[in-house]
Amino acid sequence: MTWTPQNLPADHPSVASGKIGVLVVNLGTPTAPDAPSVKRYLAEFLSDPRVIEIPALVWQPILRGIILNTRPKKSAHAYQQVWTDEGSPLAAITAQQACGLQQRLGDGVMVDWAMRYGAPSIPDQLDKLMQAGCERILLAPLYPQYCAATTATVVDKAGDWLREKRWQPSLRTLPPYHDDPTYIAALAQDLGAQLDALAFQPEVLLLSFHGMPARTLELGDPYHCHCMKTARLLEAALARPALRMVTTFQSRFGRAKWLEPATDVVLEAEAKKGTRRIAIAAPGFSADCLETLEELAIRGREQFTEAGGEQFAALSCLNAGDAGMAMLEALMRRELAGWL
Ligand SMILES: C=CC1=C(C)c2cc3[nH]c(cc4nc(cc5[nH]c(cc1n2)c(C)c5CCC(=O)O)C(CCC(=O)O)=C4C)c(C)c3C=C
Ligand SMILES: [Fe+2]
Ligand SMILES: [Fe+2]
Repeated sequence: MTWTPQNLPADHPSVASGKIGVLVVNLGTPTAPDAPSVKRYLAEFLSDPRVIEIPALVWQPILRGIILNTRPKKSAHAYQQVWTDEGSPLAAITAQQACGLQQRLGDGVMVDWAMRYGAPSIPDQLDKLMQAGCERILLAPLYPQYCAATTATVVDKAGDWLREKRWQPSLRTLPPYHDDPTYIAALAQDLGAQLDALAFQPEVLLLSFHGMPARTLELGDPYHCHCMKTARLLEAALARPALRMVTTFQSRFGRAKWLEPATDVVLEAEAKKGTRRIAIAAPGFSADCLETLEELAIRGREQFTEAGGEQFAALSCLNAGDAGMAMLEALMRRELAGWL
């Protein structure tokens, strides 16, 4: 006798289909470049205890009383300068990366994308994959360097979703790939080509990573070490002895001490000590976003030239280009091995 499930919701995955899903995840971004949208996004992002490690009783009054009343207007202005017809660059590029991976991995795998804060959310996208029959899902935070404020919070969010499920899919996570030879080679190939295409020869290449409170290093977060290792391996792979490389940390937030040296401080100091031609790359960002397109490419240029620098180039992230996509495909295939 065949057993037939009774009274089940229409979307109940009663028949196992054994499909494989991949969910690529990046940080999150507002839905529009205006102050109310930025406020909603920042409220969610900056209320994450993985991001702001201050007790909520102390932090929430500061966030609600000061930051969310001042920062959204300023940040919305910054977003307006980089917004595209496809929306926020971070969301648009992450969607392109998911689409490229879908083509590369083929029909045996369903690829989708999510934002840790804002939309499309991780729970909604995991539900979508599960309803499409995915019983095994690779969760892929696109952060090469592990950080509790980025990688761990993506896994936390997926964990919260799993906790609600009676029938859980099997979940794997993409490990950090800061020292993976495939990642380093992709960066060296892509940045090397961009450097060769410049109309000038930079004296210095800044490798700018997103900053973190310095305290997180003392607390055991491997982020700083991962960034330094990426920078060391990338310098060796680029093999340009005439190009001086300097590692810096950008996007300082709040009053606490952050990882140093700070990108803006170094840009100004380099110009003041006589560097006239500089290029800047952001190897820790898998997609161009506010922090690379506005903070580095627009404000960084101003900081350098106002201090006496003459030629400035902000290099693109790997985005959905061939070198980056081939690297992501290789990383995903490695994690999917045994499932495919
Ligand atoms: C790549 C890794 C990132 C780390 C590590 C990180 C830590 C971190 N960030 C903030 C505060 C802000 N970050 C903001 C934007 C932003 N941050 C990352 C990545 C990392 N952040 C990205 C990719 C982006 C761009 C988002 C986009 O929409 O393009 C912002 C918002 C913009 C602004 O108002 O300046 C804030 C705020 C903290 C506090 C932190 C670690 C504790
Ligand atoms: Fe950030
Ligand atoms: Fe910033």
